[in-house]
Amino acid sequence: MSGLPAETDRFTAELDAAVEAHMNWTRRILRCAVVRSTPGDDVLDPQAHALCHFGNWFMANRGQFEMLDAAAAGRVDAVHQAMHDAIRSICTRVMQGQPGSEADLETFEQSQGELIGLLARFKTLILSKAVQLDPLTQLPLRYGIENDFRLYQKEARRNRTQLYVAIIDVDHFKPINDTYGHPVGDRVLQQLAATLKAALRADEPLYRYGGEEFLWLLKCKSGAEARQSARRLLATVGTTPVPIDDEETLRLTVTLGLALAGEQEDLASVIKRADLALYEGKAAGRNRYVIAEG
Ligand SMILES: Nc1nc2c(ncn2[C@@H]2O[C@H](COP(=O)(O)OP(=O)(O)OP(=O)(O)O)[C@@H](O)[C@H]2O)c(=O)[nH]1
Repeated sequence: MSGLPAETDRFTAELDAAVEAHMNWTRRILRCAVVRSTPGDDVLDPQAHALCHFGNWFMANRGQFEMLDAAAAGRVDAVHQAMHDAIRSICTRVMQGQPGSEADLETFEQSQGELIGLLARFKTLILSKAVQLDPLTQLPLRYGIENDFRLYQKEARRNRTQLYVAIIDVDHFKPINDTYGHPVGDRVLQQLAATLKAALRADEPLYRYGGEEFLWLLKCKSGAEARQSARRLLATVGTTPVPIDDEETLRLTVTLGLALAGEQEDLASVIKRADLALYEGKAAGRNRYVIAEG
């Protein structure tokens, strides 16, 4: 174990394995070209880039790559396909008894070099992002919000869906610290983070935004769906007891301030509106959600 979250360990191990599989594939093709044996359907298929082990794995995880760097993820796709196209052309010619073209060989070598470089950069990004996780709750800290928000905003524009920014603030948290002590307060925050994370969909990121504040990017189709999600979250928090020790449990409530992100609005402006809605919810008695006026 690296000490990093298990999810990061799994992802980087899979990334290494996928790169290794591609290198083995390259060796196999080289061998076929030298001894002029048939490289197999998986190489000659025009969709080979989507059928190989790496291509399959990349497509299944493309969302994660895009979250890290959308432009570089698109480039991985393009150079990987260029690599496969070049090798298919080389193999086809060799099997017809002709020498492969130098231009194809150059494309293949350049694409492979760029692909390996891109993947190494992604690995660095994944590891540095893991270091940006809050050690208490294991939730991402605020560094990545800007990038994720822009991606989701673009996706909402493309799909004609909606993106809400929600700030979730624990109600009356100070008395918990004052009554039970800071370490218990820490454990309560930890448990709450796990409850919130479990209640949200996997593609709705949740960040530890501040001390006892969380930020949630909520993707939905309508205002009605956003209200339903907010109500569900309040109900989950309200009905999940938080153990303090062997005998005592607490019931927590949270208040949510939500704002619908405008198509071109920047994150700071949406957060400001969500924050105002949150204060409104606190003033109105807490344990509720308020959606900012458009
Ligand atoms: N244990 C613990 N406490 C924290 C942490 N971060 C912030 N806090 C505490 O969270 C409390 C926030 O208090 P307030 O802002 O007054 O809010 P509140 O008591 O939750 O009241 P309302 O938000 O108005 O409902 C403060 O006592 C902070 O010390 C943390 O990481 N661990």
